[in-house]
Amino acid sequence: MSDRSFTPRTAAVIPAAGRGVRLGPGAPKALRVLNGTPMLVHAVRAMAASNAVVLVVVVAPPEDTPGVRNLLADLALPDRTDVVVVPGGETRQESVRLGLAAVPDDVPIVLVHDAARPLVPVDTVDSVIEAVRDGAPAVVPALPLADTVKEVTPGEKGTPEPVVATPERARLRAVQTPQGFDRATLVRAHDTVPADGEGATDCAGLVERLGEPVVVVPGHEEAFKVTRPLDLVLAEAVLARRRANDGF
Ligand SMILES: Nc1ccn([C@@H]2O[C@H](COP(=O)(O)OP(=O)(O)OP(=O)(O)O)[C@@H](O)[C@H]2O)c(=O)n1
Ligand SMILES: C[C@](O)(CO)[C@H](O)COP(=O)(O)O
Repeated sequence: MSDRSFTPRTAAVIPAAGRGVRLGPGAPKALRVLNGTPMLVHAVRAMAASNAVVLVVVVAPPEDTPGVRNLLADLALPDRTDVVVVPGGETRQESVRLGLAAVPDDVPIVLVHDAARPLVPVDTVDSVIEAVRDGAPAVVPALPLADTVKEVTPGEKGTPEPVVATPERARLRAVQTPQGFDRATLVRAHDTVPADGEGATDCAGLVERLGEPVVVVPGHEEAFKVTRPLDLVLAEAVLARRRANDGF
């Protein structure tokens, strides 16, 4: 049985250098506000809420890096948690690799968490960390799907696309972040897999390409990714419900 009270030192890398094209025109997505506070600040607080997190590495849009440093300089966080800000790259994979380079070798566990998932509850963060601590080299939080999924042959936009297959829904999971890793395994994945990720859209996909095991733990509905305009409406509603529940 594992010692539930032991919290290994954990770093959280937050890729936040995306433009937010699918959200529409405006500031880079991580700097758009939810209840008056930038999404990135919500995401940093969500990581720092875990007792295990001693370092948060924010990967900022390169041109906004000084502004992001200023934004986070006065943020009230637990004393145990340091924040550093580094400039990001052209792709999410490149941004994560740049953030990972700022994590000291003596930190055994690394989380990678999208700034675009600002509302993940701390219990989800802790359950990912615990699964890595208990021996899994790579851990992803995920939820079962509500929709049926079809594999298609992609065609021209607006033209009907032939269906190739219908994967068995009960075996599918929609993957969220934070994803948790044994640091050395994640570094090896980023050093080994080519820069295009060979089609991987998350860090766990890179680890899979190494042939290392990846396991799923339960995700949370509130860890959804703010991707399109309607997601902003949902995020504001979640925050309003939290404020009401907290009695504010
Ligand atoms: N070059 C990039 C691209 C993405 N990200 C980050 O990766 C996370 C997930 O990416 P996504 O939700 O796709 O964000 P964007 O790339 O900003 O969105 P879009 O694809 O709509 O432009 C986000 O926190 C985003 O800031 C990053 O750090 N560097
Ligand atoms: C990492 C991720 O959030 C897991 O679902 C997702 O793959 C990111 O995809 P995006 O296209 O970069 O938003």
